[in-house]
Amino acid sequence: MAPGLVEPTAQFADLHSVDTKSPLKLKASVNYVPGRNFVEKHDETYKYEDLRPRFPDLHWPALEEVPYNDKGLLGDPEFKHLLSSATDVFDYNPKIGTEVHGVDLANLTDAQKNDLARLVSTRGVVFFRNQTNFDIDAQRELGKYFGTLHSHATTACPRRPGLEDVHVVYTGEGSPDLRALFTPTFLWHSDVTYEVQPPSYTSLKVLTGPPRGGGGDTLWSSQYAAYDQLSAPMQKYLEGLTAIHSADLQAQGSRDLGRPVRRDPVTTEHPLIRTHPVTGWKSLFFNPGFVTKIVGIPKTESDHIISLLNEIVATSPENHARFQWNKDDVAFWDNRVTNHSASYGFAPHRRHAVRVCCQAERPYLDPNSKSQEDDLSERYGIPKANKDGSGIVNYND
Ligand SMILES: O=C(O)CCC(=O)C(=O)O
Ligand SMILES: [Fe+2]
Repeated sequence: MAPGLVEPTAQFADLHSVDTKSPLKLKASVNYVPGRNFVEKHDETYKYEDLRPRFPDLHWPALEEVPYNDKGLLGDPEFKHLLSSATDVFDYNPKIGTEVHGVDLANLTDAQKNDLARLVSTRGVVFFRNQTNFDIDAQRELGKYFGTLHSHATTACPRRPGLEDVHVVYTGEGSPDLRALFTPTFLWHSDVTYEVQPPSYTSLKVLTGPPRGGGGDTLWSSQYAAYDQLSAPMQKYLEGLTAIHSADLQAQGSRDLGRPVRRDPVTTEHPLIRTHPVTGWKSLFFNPGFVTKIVGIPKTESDHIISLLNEIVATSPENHARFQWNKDDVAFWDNRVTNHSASYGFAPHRRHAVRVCCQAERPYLDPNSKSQEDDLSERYGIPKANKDGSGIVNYND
């Protein structure tokens, strides 16, 4: 037991269960202390020693533009190949997040992979539980089916050589609590959007994590929904704007920690509203982590737009999906149309995850594309949100 942690006591647990033989006498049957979980003993021989983080002192040339053909375009509109073997499928809410049971990500046909891409494009993030066959080699193979894998310039890669295109998330013994470094709003981000071809399909597998209820959930925020949340004049205004995404802060953060920067940091201008090539939907393309400036407008206005978009991304629960991990669970997200945020406060548990993603198309805006709400309302008659408040007749506190 780590110093400072309280072992759940029978005395405390007594309060929570009743002896059926003598109903008035309380008896311990569970060890429960609210908010306190046993700390697992760290084995000397950790199962994923080869996937622990390292920061190799390498230097790579600038990324070159690569061809990208979105496999989601080949997917079935009803995902019938992928879902043919599913035992359960359910959405987290209307805007984002779907959980699929009964599918083994390590054994998909090409038709199922295409459907997976289409489902992830449509739902923003899709969760698969207990993917024990889906090891790091299978994870990379599936990633490569979707496109050229992206290698991160600063974050950790696994100790095992040859996996430099895998990003390692690791919090363990002696790790600082990242709340000391990041504000909760800044924790929201999409990955490496400063690249000319920011990633699309991204998988994250948790290898080791806190026990159930021990924290370390991840949240995703839909940028399709963020776009739909804006008023029509604001949508029009933002459609004419571009934003600067910069890797400078991330690179400086690594240098400050004495870590290598493996590729020179880049700064790229991207449209603030983009069109998704598979769904054809417009989405916000904003990143609280890397957007430094909106181009061509006064600084005060740029700062306020950034602040408004930060608020929309981070504080609109109806646009969020929150995932409580068990080990071997996998989240697949479309990094083009979602932001995500880790959550902290799970110390002193070890949490270890590996991420693989591929480079996608250069972001573009097709002014004739539709929003998610417009398209779903036209196709299925799903009512659109009333954004001006005129429909409010009553609300409860
Ligand atoms: O650790 C998490 O929950 C998310 C980490 C993350 O942002 C990433 O791997 O891209
Ligand atoms: Fe991330």
